[in-house]
Amino acid sequence: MTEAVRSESPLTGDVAPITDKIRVEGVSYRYRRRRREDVVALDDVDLTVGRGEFLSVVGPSGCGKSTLLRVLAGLQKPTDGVVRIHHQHRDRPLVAPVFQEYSIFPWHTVEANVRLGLDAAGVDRSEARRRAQEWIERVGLTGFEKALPGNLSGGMKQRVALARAFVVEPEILLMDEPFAALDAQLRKVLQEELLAIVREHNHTVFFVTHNLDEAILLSDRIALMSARPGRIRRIVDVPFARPRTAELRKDPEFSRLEEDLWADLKGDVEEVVQ
Ligand SMILES: Nc1ncnc2c1ncn2[C@@H]1O[C@H](COP(=O)(O)OP(=O)(O)OP(=O)(O)O)[C@@H](O)[C@H]1O
Repeated sequence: MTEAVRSESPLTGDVAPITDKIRVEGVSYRYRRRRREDVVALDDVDLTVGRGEFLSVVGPSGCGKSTLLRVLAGLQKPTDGVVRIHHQHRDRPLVAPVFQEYSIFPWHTVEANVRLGLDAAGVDRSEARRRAQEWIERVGLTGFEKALPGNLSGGMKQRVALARAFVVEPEILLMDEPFAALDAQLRKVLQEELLAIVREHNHTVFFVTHNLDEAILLSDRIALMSARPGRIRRIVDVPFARPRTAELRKDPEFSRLEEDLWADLKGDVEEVVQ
């Protein structure tokens, strides 16, 4: 077994069991600021994500959800602790992030944006085109291959960002509120599409959201974070079988779980608002 260790912290020596895809051990993150107090965004976070698991993280604004995602993406190094990620297929990228604000290049066409990761990996040009086209179709952007992002709606831009992540066939999708900027209807369409794609490709997903309904529909487990400094205060199993569709929302157990999660989060959210 191989491990990608996303930290320079010393290893504790034990090895993640094969079923754990991601292991976050005692991770803290402190933003250092000149002449102002440091911000402790994460405090001693422990968390595991199983192989092929869909784990969502919810918590009040500013509790460190995005920081944790960026640490997992290797974009920020934890101040303390260690992240172990089991990299199984060396020919595939370990992670692909998708952010709320699309993060696609405005000067590239839709096709070039989707192909970006494949080009960077040196995939043969015609093969890259073929794979990009496949995903452009899959996310409903056929006919827009040569369009520039400036001519696309927000929903279409986010589809480009999703296709760009899916096309490289990452082992882990790191998604930071990918549907937050979309209208409610489009959000529902893309949630269902994501459910289908993740099922087909057996991705491991780390998903940040503010939306409890979205977390319940999509996830195997939900991690609730406390207000800053962010800690994991509770992990909840989502008991619904897969495949799931939006119909699941009509299940009384769905509403009960949503109420239960909200009862738990409410105090922290109100504190942040005040
Ligand atoms: N570059 C930075 N410098 C200083 N503080 C920062 C920086 N980036 C984030 N923070 C602070 O760290 C804390 C955690 O931020 P983070 O964005 O991870 O939270 P979040 O839970 O994702 O928030 P939201 O739900 O509002 O997106 C917040 O208090 C934020 O203000």
